[in-house]
Amino acid sequence: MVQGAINQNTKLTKDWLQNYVDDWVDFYLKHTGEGEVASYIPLLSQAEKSHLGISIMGINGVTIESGNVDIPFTLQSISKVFTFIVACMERGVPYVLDRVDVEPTGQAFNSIMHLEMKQLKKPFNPFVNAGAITVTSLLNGKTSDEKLEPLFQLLETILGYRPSLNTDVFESERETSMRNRAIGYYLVETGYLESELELTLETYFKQCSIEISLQDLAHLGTVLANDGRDPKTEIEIIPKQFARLAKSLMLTCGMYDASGKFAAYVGIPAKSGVSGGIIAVSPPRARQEDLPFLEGCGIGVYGPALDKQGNSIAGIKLLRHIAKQWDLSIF
Ligand SMILES: NC(=O)CC[C@H](N)C(=O)O
Repeated sequence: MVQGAINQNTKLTKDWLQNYVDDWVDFYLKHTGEGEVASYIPLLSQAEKSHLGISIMGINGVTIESGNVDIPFTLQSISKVFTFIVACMERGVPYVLDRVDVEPTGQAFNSIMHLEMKQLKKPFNPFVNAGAITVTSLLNGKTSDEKLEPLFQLLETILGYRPSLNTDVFESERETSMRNRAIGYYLVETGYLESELELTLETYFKQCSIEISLQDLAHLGTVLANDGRDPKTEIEIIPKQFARLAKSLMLTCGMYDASGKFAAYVGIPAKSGVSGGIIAVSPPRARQEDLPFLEGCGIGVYGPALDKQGNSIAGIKLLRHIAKQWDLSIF
């Protein structure tokens, strides 16, 4: 029997939350069969399609985990949130937003068509590939490692360890990513790339290949939920203005051409990656009733079977269910 809705008799103990999440991970597991793992980056196709896991970390430190929680995976597009933040920290918001807009595209994450059809030089937003590659070109440094050092430092400050690069995934993408090369050449023509194309693409493929865990995603989410401050120490790690900007872009553009549906049905900022990860952020919310994680939380989901938009198919359903039952929506 799976746990039902919360009512006034529900005691929101850690055990109750754990049982609740366990039940619904089990329930949504079957939906992994409806998706496909990404194969355009050959190494990602080795992921196990039936995996599904979730980690929820409260700003108060309570953590609930369930399902396949021990499988490392690469950040892929989730990295775009953090390179955007680093670029804002290095260059300032006006400089970055002069080169990349903040509008949703309604197109696939790797679309080239919309750039040309709209006759726009400036990419739509930092979370589609064209915008993310532009942002990566803005990072300071003469080599890809130099460019990514501040990103690694930011991740290390939050996570307490330095994540490593999955070099096999990096090489697999570098050898096959013709579409990103095409986007890159287009951006060279429009004059929006600030570093040389090969260097920019190498940096972009590396940032996508940073390997993390589900717990790491939830942990990163707590800092965004807490407006950039470490929930334990309250020390500012990301300036509030940048954390807020990143969250607004996650809400409007984070799930690609499914962002509207995600905002309508789940209602919290989130960002997905083609490895099957999703980072979601539930900011502190004011409600009369006793509800789980009212003080805010970060959520990591992993489920490599993807839907047509490239988002974890079972992961979205699980998030949608939990967000509805726990009233996480920010609206
Ligand atoms: N949606 C994604 O996660 C895409 C990231 C991937 N590295 C790419 O550029 O195609």
